[in-house]
Amino acid sequence: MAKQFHFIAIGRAAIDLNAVEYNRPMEETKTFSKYVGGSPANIAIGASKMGLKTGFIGKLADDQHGRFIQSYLEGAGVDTQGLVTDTEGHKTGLAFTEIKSPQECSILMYRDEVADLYLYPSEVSEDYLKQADYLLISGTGLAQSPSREAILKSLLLARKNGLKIIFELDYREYTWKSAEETAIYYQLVAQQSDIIIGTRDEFDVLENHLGGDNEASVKALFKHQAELIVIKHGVEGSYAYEKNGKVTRGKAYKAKVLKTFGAGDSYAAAFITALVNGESIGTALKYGAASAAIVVSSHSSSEAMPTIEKIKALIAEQDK
Ligand SMILES: Nc1ncnc2c1ncn2[C@@H]1O[C@H](COP(=O)(O)OP(=O)(O)O)[C@@H](O)[C@H]1O
Ligand SMILES: O=C(O)C[C@@H](O)[C@H](O)C(=O)COP(=O)(O)O
Repeated sequence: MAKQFHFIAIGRAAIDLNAVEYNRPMEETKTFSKYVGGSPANIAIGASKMGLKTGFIGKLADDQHGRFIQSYLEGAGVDTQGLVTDTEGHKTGLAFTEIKSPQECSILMYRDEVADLYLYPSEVSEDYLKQADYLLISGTGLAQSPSREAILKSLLLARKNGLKIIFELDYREYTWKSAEETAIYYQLVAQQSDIIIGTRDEFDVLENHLGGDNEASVKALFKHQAELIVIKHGVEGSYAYEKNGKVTRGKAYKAKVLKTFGAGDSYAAAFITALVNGESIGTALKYGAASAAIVVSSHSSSEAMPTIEKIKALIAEQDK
């Protein structure tokens, strides 16, 4: 029998405040636009817009931002039964984005004592997880307890109930205390995951070793659970490695770049949507790259997520 959700994402749902006056340092920006943010929330919103049935497990602050996030997710078609409201006074994470130029973007994070990292294992429901084909784990939620244990619990329950696990490495340096600690938790989860998606730099974090090589990375991970590993190289494109030895290269599409953030989340949303829809790996790489090209040309990461029709139109236009 078909499950209710294609995937359930676990991790942070937060707020992005993107500079309205851009192409300048943030010191000179007075106005910011508010969007829902947080990598796993962005991916769930994107995939939902692309036609998948998605759900979310996470913790929101009991404040105006938390309520904004909840209603935005609901409006975007993401199921929110797995969301819990914080009762201990923790706050919503804020990400101020600086757009100095299309190439020079940075994020100023306000993430001390944020509600999303206070998700307790007892707040992860097995009955909810059972309703999905895939669990999407984002790496940042592993940075601190109790969110770390909540995510590890979801991983164990997912494995027990036959869900496949997608691990989006989503490494954010400021949430972690040490490179060694990060690598330990990244390895633990990667070894239990069926699909792993990350940038080359993020795989270096996982290996706690700079300048790693794709072939060596995938060889090590294919000794475990993984069937498919995607390694992204920014505008240079990305590679999908399959356990059977097949390697497929995906190119980036041309874009009128406004800012670089949002690329990874929009890529993941479209790549996963294509896989769930039974498309080939080559097509999934195209969907990911086209979706990212659209989002880097737009102001937000979540609101700008494209529909499948827009993705297909960009591919048709640029592949001709
Ligand atoms: N400047 C760009 N122009 C067009 N596509 C881009 C650009 N930057 C990234 N992309 C696309 O987004 C994908 C993911 O970007 P990447 O920078 O590797 O991930 P992340 O945002 O997670 O760091 C790339 O494989 C590429 O297809
Ligand atoms: O993930 C966050 O907390 C911030 C995001 O919402 C922000 O939009 C962003 O950085 C997305 O970047 P990406 O990982 O390149 O998609």
